[in-house]
Formats: sequence, structure tokens, C-alpha cells
Amino acid sequence: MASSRVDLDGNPIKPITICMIGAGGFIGSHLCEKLMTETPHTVLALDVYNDKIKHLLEPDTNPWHGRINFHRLNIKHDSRLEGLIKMADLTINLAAICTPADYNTRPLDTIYSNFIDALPVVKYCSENNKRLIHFSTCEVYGKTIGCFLPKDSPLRKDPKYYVLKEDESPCIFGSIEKQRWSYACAKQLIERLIYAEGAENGLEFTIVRPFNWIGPRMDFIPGVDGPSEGVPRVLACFSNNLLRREPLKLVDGGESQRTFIYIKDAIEAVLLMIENPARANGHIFNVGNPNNEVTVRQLGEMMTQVYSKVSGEPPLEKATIDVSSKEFYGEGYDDSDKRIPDMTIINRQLGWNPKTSLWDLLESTLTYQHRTYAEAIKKVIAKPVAS
Ligand SMILES: NC(=O)c1ccc[n+]([C@@H]2O[C@H](COP(=O)([O-])OP(=O)(O)OC[C@H]3O[C@@H](n4cnc5c(N)ncnc54)[C@H](O)[C@@H]3O)[C@@H](O)[C@H]2O)c1
Ligand SMILES: O=c1ccn([C@@H]2O[C@H](COP(=O)(O)OP(=O)(O)O[C@H]3OC[C@@H](O)[C@H](O)[C@H]3O)[C@@H](O)[C@H]2O)c(=O)[nH]1
Repeated sequence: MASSRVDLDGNPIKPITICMIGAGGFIGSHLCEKLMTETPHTVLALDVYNDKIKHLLEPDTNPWHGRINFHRLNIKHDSRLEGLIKMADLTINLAAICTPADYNTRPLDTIYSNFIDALPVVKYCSENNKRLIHFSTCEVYGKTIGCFLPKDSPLRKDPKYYVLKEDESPCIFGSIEKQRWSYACAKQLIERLIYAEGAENGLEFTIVRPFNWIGPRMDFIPGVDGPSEGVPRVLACFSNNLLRREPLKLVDGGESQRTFIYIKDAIEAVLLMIENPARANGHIFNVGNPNNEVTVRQLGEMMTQVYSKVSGEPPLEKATIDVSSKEFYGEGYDDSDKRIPDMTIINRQLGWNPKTSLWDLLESTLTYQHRTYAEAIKKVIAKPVAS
């Protein structure tokens, strides 16, 4: 397997060691899986948790045994971090608080996690001449220019006013009281810092801006493998509602629009970045699927249909209910209105395009959710509530 692999320019790919911070999360688990099953690379997997990569760490009979080593550590306060970065050829930083329910309720933790805690990672990479792939977010774009136009303006239909381009679009956030933007703002500042390290000190970097990657193992199901009162991202919120046969909650009418991409398509793009440094270094890449745009209401309707198909249970008569953002997320919430990634740069540099339709990705993801959680949910529901 290893010897025949070549990069986009036809050069053989040499096995490397990757220090992956946040390897135990949703994206990290899929990236580790890809690296173990399809490449010869070695992964130093750093995280506070490893539940989502347990299947890769055990048993010892896995064909990749010895190529993935888990280090349980919190990068906030662990002196092993620099040594692990030094041992690797490349560092990938995924660690973050990245669930919107936290941005306005735990803004300090959010800012520390997405900016302050990432600083030593950037510093160690720069000082030790190590390549860095840093995970930012599509949220750095904030709101579209188009949303400030009058509702009936024909310009709202002009892509110039809403398509998000890495090297042109401005970053438009709400006021400081709208603490929703604490995450986006922290991510923006760490992007600027990394960019400046590249410009002034020669750091070799790539910045990834994921646009709503979804799939199996995303977040948690409240009360099953996460806190009962926890609010994960929309895929897990809606999955939880469907599993419990509750109506899906549409925040502020479910009018916001998103483009969703299947995690497995997105991971292909990350692998191209890892294995083609000359094409990826110095770039910021949007990674999303512009063909999969829906309103949140449409997402809810499609998930309801797909879940009925995979579970064999008829949908509820009233499948959705409206809820205000204040009720759902609390004070200080705000939202991105629309997120369509421009794909010019990633297409030109890496020749990458997403493949999976929204229906297909929901079908495989909800099949996974049903198989993984349906029985556990039944048990939770059956448990008598303590009085
Ligand atoms: N999933 C998406 O669609 C999406 C979209 C935009 C941006 N991102 C970015 O991609 C990255 C990964 O996202 P994800 O969806 O896999 O989230 P995730 O929450 O599943 O993964 C993050 C992982 O980082 C770990 N982590 C956090 N703080 C840590 C610390 N101090 N020390 C050690 N480990 C720590 C967590 O335990 C978790 O396993 C994040 O930076 C996020 O902002 C993701
Ligand atoms: O139950 C729910 C949950 C969410 N929503 C809505 O669904 C939309 C998507 O919500 P998500 O929780 O998936 O998060 P967002 O797309 O707003 O932000 C995400 O985008 C990119 C990443 O950086 C982060 O993972 C996160 O900030 C929002 O408009 C939200 O208000 C509902 O209507 N009902």
C-alpha cells in the first residue's frame, strides 16, 4: 500500500508522523480512521477523551497497531505538548469548544479555548520549524453582506453578496453584546496570528474553514453519551428529537441557511492537504459542499423523512415546533444567515470536489444514529424518574 502512493504531482509520498490535537473528537476520529486504513503515516493522538477512537486503539491485532498512539492530555496545562510537536513532522490542531450553545453562555471558555490555548501550538510549530494545519471555521465570515440589503432588493440574488471567498469576503460579526460571535472572533484572531507567523517568521501553515461537516460520531446524544441538559450541534439535536419521537425545535423559524457536507468527503480534502504540502502551504481553504444548501426547516423536514425510512417508524403528525433563540440558547445568541463556500481555491490547488448529496449523507448518518442509539434511548425513556 505504502510504496505505490503518489502525491498530486506524481512524487512518492513518504510516511510522516502527525501530532493530532483534538484527535478524539468528531473530525479527529474520522481523520485518524482514514490515516490508519489508507496511509502509512503515524499519528500521535492527543485529547482529553478517546471514546471515539477506541476502535482504532484496540485491539492489538489491528493492522495499524503501533502507528497510532494516544496521549491523554489537556493542552491548557501539559508540559508534554512541545515535545510531542517536536517529535512530529506535522501538527494538526482540532482542539476547540465549538458548539454554539457555549458561545454566549461560556464566552470566556470559548475565547480561551479557540485563541489562548492555541497560542502555544502555533508558537511551538513556528519555533521548531514544524508545519501546522489549523482548524478554523466558516463562522469567521459571520453574516453575509446581502443580509443588510432591503428584503426585496434584487441584489440579494447576486452571488457577489453572499458567496464566501477566502481572499475577498469580509468578516461580519454582530455587536459585543451578541456573545455568539466570541467563537468566530477568537478563530479570526488565531487565523491572523498564524498568517502573520507565516509572513514574518516563515511558518508553514494551512488553515481549514469547515462548512458544517456532518456524519456519524458528531457530538453526543443528550442523556445517553452526553449531559441531559447539553445542547449539541443541529445534527445531534435533531437526531435526539427523532430518536425520542419529539418534534424538532426550529430556532427563530428555521430560516437560516446552511450547506452541509458529508464528513467522509471533507476528510478526503484534509488528506490532500496533508500529502501535498507544496500546494497547501500558505493557503486558507473553504471545505464545504455548495450544492447541499437548505434552510434549517428544510433540513428538519428531510431528516424526518429519512429517519422514518431507516427506522421504519412513521413520522409524528407535528414533526417540528418553533422556538425563539432566546429560549433555546439564551441571551446574546445571533446567527449566520447563509453560508455558501466559494470552491475556487481548493479546486485549483488540490483538485478537490465534494461528492455526496444531502439525502445520501443523511441516510448513512441516520442509519448509524438509529443503530447506535435507538435501544439506549428506549432504556433511558423507560427508566422511572426519581421523585
Ligand atoms: N464539525 C464542523 O462542521 C466544524 C465546523 C467548523 C469548524 N470546526 C472546527 O474543527 C475542529 C474540530 O471540530 P469537531 O467537530 O471535531 O469538534 P469536537 O468537539 O468533536 O472535537 C474537538 C476535540 O478537541 C478536544 N479538545 C478540546 N479542548 C482540548 C484541550 N484543551 N486539550 C485537549 N483536547 C481538547 C475535545 O475533547 C474534542 O475531542 C474545531 O476546531 C472546530 O472549531 C468544525
Ligand atoms: O435544535 C436545533 C439546533 C440548531 N438549530 C439551528 O440550526 C442552525 C445550525 O446550528 P448548528 O448547531 O449546527 O451550528 P452553526 O451552523 O450555527 O455553527 C457551527 O458552524 C460551524 C462550526 O464552527 C461550529 O461547529 C458551529 O459554530 C442554526 O441556525 C441553529 O439556530 C435549530 O434550529 N434547532
